[in-house]
Amino acid sequence: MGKKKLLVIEDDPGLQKQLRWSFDAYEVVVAGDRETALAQMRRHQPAVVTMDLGLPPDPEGAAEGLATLQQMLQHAPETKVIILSGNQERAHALKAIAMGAYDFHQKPCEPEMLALVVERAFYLHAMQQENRRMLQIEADSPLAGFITRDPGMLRLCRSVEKVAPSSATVMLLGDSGSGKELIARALHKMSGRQDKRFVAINCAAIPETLLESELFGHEKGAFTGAGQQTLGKIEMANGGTFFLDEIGDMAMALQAKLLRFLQERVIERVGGRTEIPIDVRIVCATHQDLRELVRQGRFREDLFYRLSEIVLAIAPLRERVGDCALLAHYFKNRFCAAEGRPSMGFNEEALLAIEQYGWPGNVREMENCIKRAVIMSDGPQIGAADLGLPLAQSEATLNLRQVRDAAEYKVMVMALARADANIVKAAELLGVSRPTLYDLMNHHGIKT
Ligand SMILES: Nc1ncnc2c1ncn2[C@@H]1O[C@H](COP(=O)(O)OP(=O)(O)OP(=O)(O)O)[C@@H](O)[C@H]1O
Repeated sequence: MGKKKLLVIEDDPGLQKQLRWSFDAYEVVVAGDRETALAQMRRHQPAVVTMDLGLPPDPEGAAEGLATLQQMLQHAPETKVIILSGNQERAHALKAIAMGAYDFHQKPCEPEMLALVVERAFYLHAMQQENRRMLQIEADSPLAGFITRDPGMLRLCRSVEKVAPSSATVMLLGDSGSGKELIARALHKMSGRQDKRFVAINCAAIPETLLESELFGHEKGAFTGAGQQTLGKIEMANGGTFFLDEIGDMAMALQAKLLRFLQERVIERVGGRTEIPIDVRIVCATHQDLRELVRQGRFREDLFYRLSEIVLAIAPLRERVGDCALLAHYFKNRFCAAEGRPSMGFNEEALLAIEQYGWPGNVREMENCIKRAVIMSDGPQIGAADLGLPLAQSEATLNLRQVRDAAEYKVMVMALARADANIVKAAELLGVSRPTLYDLMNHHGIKT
């Protein structure tokens, strides 16, 4: 990544040179008057500016400097402007602070002290940008808490919005950790049932012998150990949504009972005689190929059709364009905030590793991986080693020539995701100018 840009507004060529020299850690751009300063601001969009208020045609006063400051902050209010002022100009400096300048520093400058002030200004700016981006990602998320910019997943989110208010039974297909329960909860929240309960059960986690009474409940004395009447999960979800996870693991005998419930919408508690009417919306999920289980005689065909009125397939994380970097940023910000850590960043190597890793455990694996890295990493930068991921191959795997259009599209979406929709950054990553990136985005119909 290139050096951070620092704009130095100073009309004295000697001081310009001195400041340029003492800030060699940054890419220093200079301006000696208002017009140049505003042009440099537009062109380079520096996060931090140092500024002498005595600019021509008023080098002894502060009127021109203050007017420049006002225009700069109008154009880019988040810029951190540090006023460099002489001893006699304290009142002007205070006025500048009142107008929105970040800090002031007395001339003649003490290079070490000034370097610290500038460094802190960059840090604060980056933190504020990061916070803004996080809020933006959340605000942009198509379903509450479901972060994606992949075109296929965005289509899926629109389907969820359409299906949620209906009473249709929904089957969610997707690998472990890909977000099936999150989608099931979104279906519940966006239905007319959101005031009632969302109850989930994992058919693979409960022994076959206990699952029936977990689902339907039991009467006192129904079996040994049934000391009191207990409601089943389906009954608890009455009026709300019932989520059956890992439905492919349900035993055949129980499948028949579930089918009966779906047909008649009444339950009988184990050991009971009364039929209890239940109004519940069913959402089920599996990572297995249910058609194949039907072919093998391990899943009832009639139940399969009952459950799959609407089928929504959730893509594995590795197939979602740009989502790996997007989710990594999202989780990093969330865990930094939760752990009370100052904001952190990924270095280049870490981002490449995140993009190239296969994520067999999907979003859950990423969530855990980033959480661990945020806790374990020592500095503000997270590296590939902190993530415990294998080092990535070079980026040459994105072969532009062979599948030019498809690759262009994919790379652009990835860059936009990695840069968090910041066009300047994305253009930098792609090595094209901003107007070129806009043209390409237009061409491919990509919106930020
Ligand atoms: N797109 C997403 N944006 C933000 N968080 C997500 C997203 N997808 C999944 N998660 C988070 O990842 C974790 C795993 O998701 P979830 O439990 O919904 O997956 P699942 O497919 O139901 O997993 P399993 O099949 O193992 O039960 C959860 O903490 C969830 O909040």
